[in-house]
Amino acid sequence: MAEINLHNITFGYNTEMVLNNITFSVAQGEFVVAVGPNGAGKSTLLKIMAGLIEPLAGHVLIDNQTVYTAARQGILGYVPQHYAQNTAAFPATVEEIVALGLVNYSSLLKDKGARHIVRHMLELVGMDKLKDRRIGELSGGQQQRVMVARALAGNPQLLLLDEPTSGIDYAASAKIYELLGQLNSTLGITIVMVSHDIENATHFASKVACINRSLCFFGDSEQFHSSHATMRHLWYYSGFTG
Ligand SMILES: Nc1ncnc2c1ncn2[C@@H]1O[C@H](COP(=O)(O)OP(=O)(O)OP(=O)(O)O)[C@@H](O)[C@H]1O
Repeated sequence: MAEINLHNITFGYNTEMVLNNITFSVAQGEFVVAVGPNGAGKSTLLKIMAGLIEPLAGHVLIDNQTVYTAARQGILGYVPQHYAQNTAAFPATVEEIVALGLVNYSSLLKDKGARHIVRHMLELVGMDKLKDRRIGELSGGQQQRVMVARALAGNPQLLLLDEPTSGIDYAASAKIYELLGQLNSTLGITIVMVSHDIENATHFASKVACINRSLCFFGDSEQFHSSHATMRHLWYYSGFTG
């Protein structure tokens, strides 16, 4: 389990300011969903949390260490947006893709211990029966499960997911949220997930962060859902900060 603290995160690409003074904390074992409109800066913020982009100002601490130290220690698991779809033609099997999550060498599958971890991760996400399939032969939902398994293979304490259900139908999305909910409750993995699925994903989360270039709302999921629908609409579509 890991906690993550964001302090006054500010970031821009060239002259465009994308994130302004974002501060919030995710406690150990929490499941946070970050929502907001297109171009709000959610993916950018997740990349900063994963240490892939450095903020212009502010900092991220994971268990009171810099994100870079935490990443080196393997505390972090990151599932990028559309990763699986981009690799649809990639000639690798499901099992090999998950092995990449170990240390980036699929040759590790020759190692019995590594193979056991990979199998276990595939079982956890319900993909063990399809382990020899080419990744491009799977459905979108199945590919996302494989990507979650790949991130889990590194034994992370904090899992960062960028729209893991994008392009996936309602039923398959619900299954992925259920899976993440189980990983969160049974393994205690702290989860931060970016999602457009404001109605469903937020029901699986303990907290909701609403981002539209700045932090518009951060609080309990129940509090978010009990807010008046119009207020939620305003938070989501116009970056209302009142
Ligand atoms: N590598 C980049 N270079 C320049 N601008 C970028 C880059 N990545 C993102 N942007 C811009 O930064 C802004 C925020 O993008 P970001 O992807 O973080 O938003 P988002 O909330 O995740 O959007 P979506 O929900 O559409 O995926 C957008 O205006 C986008 O065009």
